[in-house]
Amino acid sequence: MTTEPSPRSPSGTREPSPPEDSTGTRAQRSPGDSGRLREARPTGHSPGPGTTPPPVLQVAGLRVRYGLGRRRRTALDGVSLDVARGETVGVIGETGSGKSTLARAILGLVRADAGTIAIGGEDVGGHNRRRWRALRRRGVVQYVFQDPLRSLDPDLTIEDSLTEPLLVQGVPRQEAAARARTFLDRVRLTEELLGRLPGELSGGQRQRVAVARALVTEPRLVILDEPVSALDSANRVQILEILKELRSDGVALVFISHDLGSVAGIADRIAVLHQGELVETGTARDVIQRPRHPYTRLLVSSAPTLHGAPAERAERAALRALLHV
Ligand SMILES: Nc1ncnc2c1ncn2[C@@H]1O[C@H](COP(=O)(O)OP(=O)(O)OP(=O)(O)O)[C@@H](O)[C@H]1O
Repeated sequence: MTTEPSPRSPSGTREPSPPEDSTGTRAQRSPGDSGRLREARPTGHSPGPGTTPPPVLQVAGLRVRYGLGRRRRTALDGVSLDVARGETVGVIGETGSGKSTLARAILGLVRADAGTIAIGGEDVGGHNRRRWRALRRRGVVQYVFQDPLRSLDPDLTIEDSLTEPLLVQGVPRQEAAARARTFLDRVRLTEELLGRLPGELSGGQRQRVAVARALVTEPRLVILDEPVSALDSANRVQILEILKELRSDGVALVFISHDLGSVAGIADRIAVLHQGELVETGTARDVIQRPRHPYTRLLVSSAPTLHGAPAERAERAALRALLHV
């Protein structure tokens, strides 16, 4: 995935870059330039009394293409996914399957060619940078990337990284500082780190701070793109445990990973991406115990920790042949 750093926002937190257009170059959209996404779905409906609230995240028929002419390639095609309040959905797939593109599209960092994305019932497909910032300020959606330095401003102390999103929301300084300490404790870090810069922490500590920063505003939705992939196994296990504890607060998580083993223990549902298409979605139990698509069967059979013994080499070879991989 692309790992370019993002410019610093006026609030001092890292601000994701503006969306890319279909050629892969950065594009600024005017407020009126909603493209095809806005046309496809009415926006901003609040549920009436007695009606079920909409899913926190609704992705429907999403298509993202990169490049132009002969270099044009489809990264996502017809992807539809709903995530309910408090639900954790794991999105798995091998390298190049489109996982990061999905994360970037949901966060408004890449422009969709077709389809709709709604967060908390609000169509965000046509949002420009300013409206995205407003959405984050309202504490609706947050993110954690594989490299915590993409989520944290290297020039801000840990305390400032944790308090800034709260101060921007108008939380009084003293309360913000108290909440920062609470979240630091919840990600199992000590207060002595508050005065340090991200560069003065270990990779595992940095990722915990990134998780705390994403959750400190108690958002409705957090997108986690390979949050544990760069960590050693001890840190990986601890961050997964922390996420499991924190999700009980009702936050919806989209947990993106190439590793079924990482996702299996935390996800309520699992969605499987293969060559830009969602080939299977189901409860974590069903996907792992009764995988239907050959690609899912290959993923499950290649993850020995899920079922005791690794599948026979011959079975995996047969599945690969079926998938032409
Ligand atoms: N900015 C870009 N310009 C052109 N093609 C891109 C761009 N970003 C991604 N792609 C292509 O889109 C496809 C999906 O990429 P994406 O990064 O979403 O995959 P991924 O599943 O996240 O892979 P990984 O696990 O390696 O990060 C790949 O074929 C990739 O080469």
